[in-house]
Amino acid sequence: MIRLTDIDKQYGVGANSISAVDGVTLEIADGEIFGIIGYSGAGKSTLIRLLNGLEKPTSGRVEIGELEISAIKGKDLREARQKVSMIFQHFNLLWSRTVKDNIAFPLEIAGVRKAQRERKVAELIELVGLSGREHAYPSELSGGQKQRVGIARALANDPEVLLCDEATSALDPETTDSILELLTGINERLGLTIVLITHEMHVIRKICHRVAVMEAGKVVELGNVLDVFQAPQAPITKRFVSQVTESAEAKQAIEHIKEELPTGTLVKLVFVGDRTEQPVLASLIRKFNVDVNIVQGNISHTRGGAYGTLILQLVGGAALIDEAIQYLHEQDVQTEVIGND
Ligand SMILES: Nc1ncnc2c1ncn2[C@@H]1O[C@H](COP(=O)(O)OP(=O)(O)OP(=O)(O)O)[C@@H](O)[C@H]1O
Repeated sequence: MIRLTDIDKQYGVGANSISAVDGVTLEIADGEIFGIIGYSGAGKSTLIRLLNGLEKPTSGRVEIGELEISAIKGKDLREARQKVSMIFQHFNLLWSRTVKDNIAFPLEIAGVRKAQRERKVAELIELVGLSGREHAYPSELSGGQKQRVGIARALANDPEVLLCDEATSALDPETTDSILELLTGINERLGLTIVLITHEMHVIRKICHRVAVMEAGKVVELGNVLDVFQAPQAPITKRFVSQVTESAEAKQAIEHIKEELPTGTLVKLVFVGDRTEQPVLASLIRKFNVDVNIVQGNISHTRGGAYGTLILQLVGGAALIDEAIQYLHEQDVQTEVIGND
């Protein structure tokens, strides 16, 4: 269990001081993949650096299991850091060392003997899917392969917690997905706790169990990923969720239908879990004498279940449309009118 209690982190003093983390209390369970999302300057990096003792809180407590990370230093902190390792946006590899020797590096520092080191490195190379590339130098690898080396190196000392600092932000979407799949597999196979920071909701959707949304040093929303997608509360969370659910394509489709068919009511339906599999739309059409145009739809899969949005244009008498919307509510489908004629 990771526990942050009443954390404040200020940089500078007096009038020029900045509150990078402001009153944060949260717990992260063992084996969980926990995401922290926020825009630049929200305090994410500071928060994650507090977890491995690279920063000390101005006040408050950081605990990982039995260890109070915020209270230890020197040799004790160095030892604790073997249990809390980290991967980075720009990989931070040693350019003069091969893949194999990069991965062996933390084992050398920990004083692991050569034969054991080689066994462990071979195991890790296999785990991250880099077999055949052991003798390559970082400059000969793609971004995704470099991050695989970063992950293998971070796992060398069998950590309990892996911190990921914007680990996929420098990668293209396909490579991002392959690295996220690798992290999910490692979480499942090794039971490792993963804490990641990102500004991309796609990353949260794809692999996290829970998410904390940060703004101006504070956690403004915290919850299971599916719940946050279904009913985001804070305005900033709504903006992040719309990154995934309201693509530029969806916005274009809405504008297009408004021009083509200026009458009717535009409604956005949100389906969660089992509801994504029910024939709600078919029964709506059977029951009510309204025309239904499908404007746009998509289903996103989170680790907690599926989440779907569907934008419809309903054309017909106002009273009938009201009844149709009421019917959707009764079917447990979240319904929001987003445009009227
Ligand atoms: N070492 C430092 N000295 C002074 N101010 C700092 C320091 N590190 C961070 N800050 C300030 O603290 C605030 C939070 O920064 P932080 O880097 O934690 O945010 P972030 O959400 O990770 O953003 P980014 O993704 O841009 O790094 C910012 O206002 C930043 O300028």
